[in-house]
Amino acid sequence: MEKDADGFYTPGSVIYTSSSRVKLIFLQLRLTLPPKLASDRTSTFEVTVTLADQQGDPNSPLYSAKTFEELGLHQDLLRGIYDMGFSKPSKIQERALPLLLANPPTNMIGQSQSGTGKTAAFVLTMLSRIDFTKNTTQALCLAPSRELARQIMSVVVSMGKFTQVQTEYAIKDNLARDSGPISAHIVVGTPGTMTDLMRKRIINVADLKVFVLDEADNMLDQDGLGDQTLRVKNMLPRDHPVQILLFSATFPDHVRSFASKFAPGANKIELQKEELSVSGIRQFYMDCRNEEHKYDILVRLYDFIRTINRAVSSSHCLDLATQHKHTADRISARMTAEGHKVASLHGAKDPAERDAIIDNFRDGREKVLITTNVIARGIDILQVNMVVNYDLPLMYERSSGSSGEGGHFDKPDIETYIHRIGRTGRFGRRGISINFVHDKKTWLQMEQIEQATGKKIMRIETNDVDEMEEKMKEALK
Ligand SMILES: Nc1ncnc2c1ncn2[C@@H]1O[C@H](COP(=O)(O)OP(=O)(O)OP(=O)(O)O)[C@@H](O)[C@H]1O
Repeated sequence: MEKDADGFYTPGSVIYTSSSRVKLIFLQLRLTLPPKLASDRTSTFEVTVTLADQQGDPNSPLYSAKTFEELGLHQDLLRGIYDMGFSKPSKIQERALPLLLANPPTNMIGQSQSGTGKTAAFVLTMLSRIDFTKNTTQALCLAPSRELARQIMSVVVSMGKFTQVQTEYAIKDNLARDSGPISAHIVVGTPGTMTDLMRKRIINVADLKVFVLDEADNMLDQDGLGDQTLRVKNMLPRDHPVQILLFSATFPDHVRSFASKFAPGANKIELQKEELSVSGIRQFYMDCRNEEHKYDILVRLYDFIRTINRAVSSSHCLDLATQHKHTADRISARMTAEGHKVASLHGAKDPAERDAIIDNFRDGREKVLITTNVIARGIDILQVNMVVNYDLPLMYERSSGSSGEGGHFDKPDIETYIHRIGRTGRFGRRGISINFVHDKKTWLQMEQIEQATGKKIMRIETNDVDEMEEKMKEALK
């Protein structure tokens, strides 16, 4: 593998910003993986990580006592799965698929840690339920971002490679406003565009069998995409039952009861609080003096990645995430001006540009991506080994005053935190997350995250570069 001028063996860094104030920074390291996800793979620092070991450990979320053959899947789908390099199901796949495929169809609320294979569970259900003799839309899948919708579609296409499946996107700028009715079996999209296309009868759901919400807690949250999702649901056919599937790594209490109403009579697979994140992700924090110091530390992290990149025989990348789109742009402009290679991605960019940026990062042409919460959820890029929360994710709380006006961002957003750090440590891989704290308030917010997730967040010294680097190297072993 060749190194480029920046010293990276492969491309790819992302910085996240969102419409609120937290900044999230991801460091991405590319592992030397065989083309297919084989059982044994070499990680950084010459450490062998054995997926087969994890899939054989009953305490691992990747464990399964069964084979894919035993889960009742059609031969064409088994071919698709094996063609993707999967050899054994994960726990969520083993537990959910028999329930998902049983007849009569039953709704499902499925929770499992980030990066443990929920997508395959619902994609295989959609593909299993399609009657390929009919050219009608039979499954809809909604996701919170176009990036995630595109990723889900790539899984549909790969898993359905040996079927006759026809697919279509319901994402902005994909279909012309005056386009005629579509006949794709499976439509994947975001709720606003899906509503629009259903209203215009471009998407006809008379034959619909399955309706999936990925990142369902986010999709149902009334402070989030809840209204739009409900609009789609209200347009579903009423003359026959539609199987409703809700999947996420998180289901906070305030969404749980609504989820049960949205998917009545659902089979439920739930996680305990202490199981919310996978053990492969080591969580750290760094004490920064102020905003400027945060930037300095970030640049130092970027340099560190380049150093270990040279020290080992695999390549490494850095992602940075911020909560505010202006912060993302500002950090990326400054780093670029200082000669670093970074890209920024947020919802204010136009769709074509967003597609190009994420594709460049996914394919390794970009090394650092600064982004907002827009892609905090679901995005599966196996090479991401480090997530930096430049600012902790915070949630908006309305003021209790009678006017109902105004509010503040003081409370940590636990769910977003879990999803952000879950961009690393995918399917048994190792990853690091680093939180920047810079005053008492951010310190207390981090403590609340620690309590809520039940996982210790360890300190990394910022004044001693050697110690900082040693700790991070150790964590990635
Ligand atoms: N049985 C399997 N064997 C090997 N790899 C798998 C298997 N199932 C899924 N994967 C891989 O694991 C990775 C994570 O899967 P996926 O994106 O579905 O996770 P997720 O649970 O939906 O995560 P998130 O909560 O972040 O959305 C993907 O790269 C996927 O291809």
